Amino acid sequence: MNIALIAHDKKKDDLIRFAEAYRHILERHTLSATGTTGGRLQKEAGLHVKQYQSGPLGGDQQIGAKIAEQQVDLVLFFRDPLTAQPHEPDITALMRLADVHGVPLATNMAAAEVLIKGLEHGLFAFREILKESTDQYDT
Ligand SMILES: O=C(CO)COP(=O)(O)O
Repeated sequence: MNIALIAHDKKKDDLIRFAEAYRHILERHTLSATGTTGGRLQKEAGLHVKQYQSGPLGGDQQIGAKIAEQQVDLVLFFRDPLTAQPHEPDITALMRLADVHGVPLATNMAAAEVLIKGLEHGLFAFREILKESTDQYDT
């Protein structure tokens, strides 16, 4: 599965701890992340991660585009609900595209735990079916 990982600044430590705890699951998948988050995941959690631009510079939009192409199966987005983000429209757009394309998206660690355990237990087969059903519309 293709997993996108994103964390706002005040949630980055939490995401690193989460990634260390679930490294045994995450390392079996293809990982991508916004710039700063991805850099920390590689350096501190030892995971191989494709890095997009930093969020405020377009990283959320880049991941949103991958969602629209059905190239993301799960988004773990540790959001900071108490700090205004300059790129809030990009964040909203990413979450909207996850809804449009049936991509599970966790916005906090509690939800991320449930989804990663679901992934471990093979509950993501529906993503393959969804992708196959949308493939027929591809040109
Ligand atoms: O701002 C972000 C998501 O909206 C995260 O971006 P960085 O990982 O580059 O800090």
